[in-house]
Amino acid sequence: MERVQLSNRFRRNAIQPDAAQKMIQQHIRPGDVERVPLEEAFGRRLAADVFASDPMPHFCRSGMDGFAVRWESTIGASSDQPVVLEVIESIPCGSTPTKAITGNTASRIMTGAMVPEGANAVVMLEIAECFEQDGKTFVSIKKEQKEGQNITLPGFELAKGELVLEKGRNIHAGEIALLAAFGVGTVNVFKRPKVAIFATGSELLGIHAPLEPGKIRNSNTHMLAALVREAGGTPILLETIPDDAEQAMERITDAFTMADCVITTGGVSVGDYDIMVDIFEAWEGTTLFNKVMMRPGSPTTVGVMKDKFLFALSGNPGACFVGFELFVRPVLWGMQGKKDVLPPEATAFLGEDFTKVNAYPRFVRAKSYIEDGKVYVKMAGPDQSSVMLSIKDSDCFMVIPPGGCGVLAGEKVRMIQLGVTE
Ligand SMILES: Nc1nc2c(c(=O)[nH]1)N[C@H]1C(S)=C(S)[C@@H](COP(=O)(O)OP(=O)(O)OC[C@H]3O[C@@H](n4cnc5c(N)ncnc54)[C@H](O)[C@@H]3O)O[C@H]1N2
Ligand code: MOO
Ligand SMILES: [Mg+2]
Repeated sequence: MERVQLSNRFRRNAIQPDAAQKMIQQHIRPGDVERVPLEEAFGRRLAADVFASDPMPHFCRSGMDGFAVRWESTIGASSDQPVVLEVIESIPCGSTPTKAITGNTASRIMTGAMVPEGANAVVMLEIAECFEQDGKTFVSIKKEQKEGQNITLPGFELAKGELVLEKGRNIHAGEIALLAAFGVGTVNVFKRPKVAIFATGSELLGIHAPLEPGKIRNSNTHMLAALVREAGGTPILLETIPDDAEQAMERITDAFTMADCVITTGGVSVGDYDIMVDIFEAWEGTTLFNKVMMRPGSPTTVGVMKDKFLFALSGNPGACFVGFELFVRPVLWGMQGKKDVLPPEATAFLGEDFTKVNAYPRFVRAKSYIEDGKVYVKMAGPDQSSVMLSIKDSDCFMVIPPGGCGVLAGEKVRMIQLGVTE
């Protein structure tokens, strides 16, 4: 395979990060669908809207243990002048009442049980007193009740036919509760995108290998695998590719046959051994961009081949992480039907000066915190793209605009949230 002339490696057309994200979004296709039992649906994304098959609740329900009454019959009730009603039935949870309530009757009822016809309030046990007289049971009520007190009307939460959960929604505990309540025992979800991950670089050792001078262990593959999982995908960890363009081409082509997208890390800049540059020159896919106006990760390169993405992320761990969050995660989310594929953004106050001058916008690994009701962000550690430690301590990127002399403490900055699972 012919290698790209070293002088040509610099000829790249840098685009803005949001333009790069838009280009990517145009190629996202929702993935295939599968059916899984509810017990396995946690962390998957719904492949279809779910509508209420019944009103929720589907019957008039007592919210307390007490007595079902007509509220009108308690008008004027007080400790001095309690209202006395005859108890005509006892209604446990799960049973159907058989007797309607009238102006001078009540039914004993338990929390969650069906309210009998005619009743429009439930008096709590604590403010009612029962007694027997002439073989009959009576209840004495010492307080006036309000209409509808301690009663949940049918459809209070959802009317029949109403949208319960929308397509693309991540299934967590709350969603599982609703699916179970509506009897959805098998759920249509998007298949997890299969993501092949390669590291490139002859300096990389396996994680079990002892360190050698000039060599480091391959950490990016494992970090990317975790990020893929977090974004709902299934990582396929492949063996590291040495700095050999021929071999890389073969291995990447092969990976496309087993995966829905491919991520590589390293070898994407202008160096002599940066073989990914050669791959994008020679491959049959379309290269969307090969330089982004951002730090870290400016040499990030992304292309598509037959609707499958090839993400060539930087080798520097910090840049690799940023590249995943800005460009890979949206694709994995989109393939699983998520509506808003870009990570959510907000503005926050800068907690300390950031005075490094930037030619490009800088996506700084940062930690957010709240002080006096305001959201602040601070660097999570040194911001060189080779620094790994700050990745674990960041919950957002603070975006420092280019130019000027940085941003001062107290000024507002864009903040991109990480670790979002909605
Ligand atoms: N003359 C220039 N040099 C560099 C430029 C430039 O514009 N002109 N860009 C810099 C920028 S910005 C970045 S980012 C890096 C990108 O480097 P590559 O993507 O080509 O990555 P490598 O050269 O393969 O490695 C860089 C660095 O990262 C370490 N690395 C690589 N893979 C892994 C891995 N799997 N796990 C952990 N660490 C990894 C590697 O050992 C290097 O230290 O280029 C700058 N240079
Ligand atoms: O684009 Mo790089 O990640 O700043 O060193
Ligand atoms: Mg390099």
